[in-house]
Formats: sequence, structure tokens, C-alpha cells
Amino acid sequence: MVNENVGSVRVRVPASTANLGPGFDTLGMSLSLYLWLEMRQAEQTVVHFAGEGFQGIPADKENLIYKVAQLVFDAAGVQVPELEIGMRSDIPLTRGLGSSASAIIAGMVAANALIGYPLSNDRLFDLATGLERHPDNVGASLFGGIIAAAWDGEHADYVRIEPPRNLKVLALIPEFELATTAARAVLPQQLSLQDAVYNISRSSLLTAALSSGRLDLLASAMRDRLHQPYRAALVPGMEKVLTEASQRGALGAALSGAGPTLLALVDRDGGRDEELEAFMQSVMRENGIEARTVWLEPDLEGAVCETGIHPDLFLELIKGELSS
Ligand SMILES: Nc1ncnc2c1ncn2[C@@H]1O[C@H](COP(=O)(O)OP(=O)(O)OP(=O)(O)O)[C@@H](O)[C@H]1O
Ligand SMILES: N[C@@H](CCO)C(=O)O
Repeated sequence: MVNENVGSVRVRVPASTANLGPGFDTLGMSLSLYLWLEMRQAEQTVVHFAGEGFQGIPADKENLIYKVAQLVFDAAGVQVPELEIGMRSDIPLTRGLGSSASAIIAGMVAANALIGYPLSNDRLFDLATGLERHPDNVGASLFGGIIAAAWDGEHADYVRIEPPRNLKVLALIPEFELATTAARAVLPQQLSLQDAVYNISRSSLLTAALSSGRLDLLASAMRDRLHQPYRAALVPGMEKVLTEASQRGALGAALSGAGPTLLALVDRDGGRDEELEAFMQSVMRENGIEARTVWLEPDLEGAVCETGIHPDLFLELIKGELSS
């Protein structure tokens, strides 16, 4: 039964960057790019979109957001009603910024609120991780900040870390898409003990450095041997950016999730922003790749949900008049 006191629900969910270099399938950070969703009970299920890049995304019950809402209703033991869903998203799909994770979290949080919050966020996190098969993107989108998580196939234990205050992010977003499935298919099934120790030590150091604000350690702590070397061929120029970014003003650099976006972590007092941005763009040009850069902040709130009676919210949402 939908909670009669709730006319419609609006959720805002941040993008995310996963791995942060060595923390493959375990570290994630939310970013200040957002998906907004509005959901309410209706006569017939329909999904409205605002924003670009949704060609081919279904507008009926095949839509990922409806499917995850159905999962939440089932988990809560409530019959899923017909739903009218409005979505606006500034998160580009298939670029390594967690678009599918943001859609999953938005659909789950909205459905949970529509019913009256029967499931805890930790339960939603387990359900969402079960869909993605890794906790990093969904954890960052749900809880905000930085997430260190370990998933055992059913449950994900996690710690949320407040990002260092003076950290900001430069994202270099190539025009081409790179599906996570394709970027996971090129990974080795086995690693040498030496490479395993290399990544365990740096993922641990990175987590501790981010927790204690030791930004001076990020350049070495963000190095990786587990996935980036094997994915380098899929993102021309990546190797040069990851190797040289810290000599051009970055604290450290990584492939964002499964790519193709490249991410540089920057000290907001660093003072070499233009040089770094020009360097990253020049590497893309050298490789004949169209790419845009965007400066972002770590998002601190994660999924934000408001309920109430918003008769015209869909119009506001679709017209893109929502404030970010
Ligand atoms: N905002 C969205 N609304 C509805 N469905 C979405 C949305 N984002 C992603 N999806 C669905 O999830 C599928 C995978 O999306 P996408 O390719 O963005 O995910 P990914 O490759 O796992 O991650 P990333 O976006 O981090 O690269 C899409 O084909 C689409 O069906
Ligand atoms: N840890 C995942 C993140 C995908 O966004 C991967 O790198 O495949």
C-alpha cells in the first residue's frame, strides 16, 4: 500500500566515481553532478525524461528505474502500483560517472519513500549492490562522500569517509562511450602476488590518506596495477594523463570507474588549474579524441529525498527548472 499521506516523492542523487585508482570495486566518491527523480502513483506507468542522452532508454515498465522500484515494493511486501516517473539527469551515460548507479539509487529511494520508508538505507545498499555486483558507485550515490566497502555477494559492509575539505575534482569526459561490461571483460582473472600486494597497500594507504587529509600522499597512493593497465588500450591517452597529471598540478589521477572519463584530484588552493586542464585536453587532442572538462566537488549528502504534494512537480522537473 502506498502511503496515502505522500502525494509524490522527489529525489536528488549524485554521480559517482569508482575505484579512485587502486580501490577496485571497493572505493567510491560521490560527485556534484545530479539526477533528479519524481515518482507518484498513477493510472498507468510512464517515464518522462528531461536532459540529453536518453535515446533508446525505455519509457515504460522496462525502464531501469521502474524495475528497481518494483524490487523495493517486493522487498517491502507491497503490491507495486502503476507509477508516473519524471527524471532529469546531468550525469552522462556510459562514461564512468555512475549513471546506472544513480538511476538505481534514485528509483529505490523514491519507491521506499512512497511506501513510507519500510527499508533501511543499509538494506537498499545491499539490494543496489546486488544489481551492480560492486558497491562503489551505488554506495557513493546513496551515502555521499567517500565510501570504502566490501561486498560478500549478499551484504556490503562499508565506512563513509568525509572528503578532505580542500579537495576538488577535474573530470575529463570523452565523447565516446565505454560500457562497464566491456571494460570488465578485459581484466585478467589472476594477478601476481606482487601486483596484489601493490594494490592492497596503495588502496589501504589511499583510504587512510583521504581519512586524515594527507593529500600529499595521493599521487603515490592512487597508483594501480589491477585494472588500469589492462583498460589503457580502451582509453587512448589515459596512460600519459595518469603518469604526468601530478607534475601538472594534480594531487593524483585515475580512470573514473570503468571509464572512459579520467579524473584528477586537485587541491583547491593548488593554483595550477588552467595548466592541468590544458594538459589533459592536449593529451585527448593528440589522440584525436573529443572530450569536455568539468570541475566538480565531492558531494556530501548522497541521495536526498523530499515528499509532499507537488501537483506541478513533473512540469517543473521536465522543464528543467529544478535548482541543482
Ligand atoms: N538515468 C538513467 N535512467 C534510466 N536508465 C538508465 C539510466 N542510466 C543508465 N540506465 C540504464 O542502465 C544501463 C547502463 O547504463 P550505463 O551504461 O550508464 O551504466 P554503466 O556502464 O554501468 O556505468 P557508467 O554510467 O558509470 O559508465 C543503460 O543502458 C540504461 O538501460
Ligand atoms: N569498480 C567498477 C566500477 C564501474 O563503474 C569497475 O571498475 O568495473
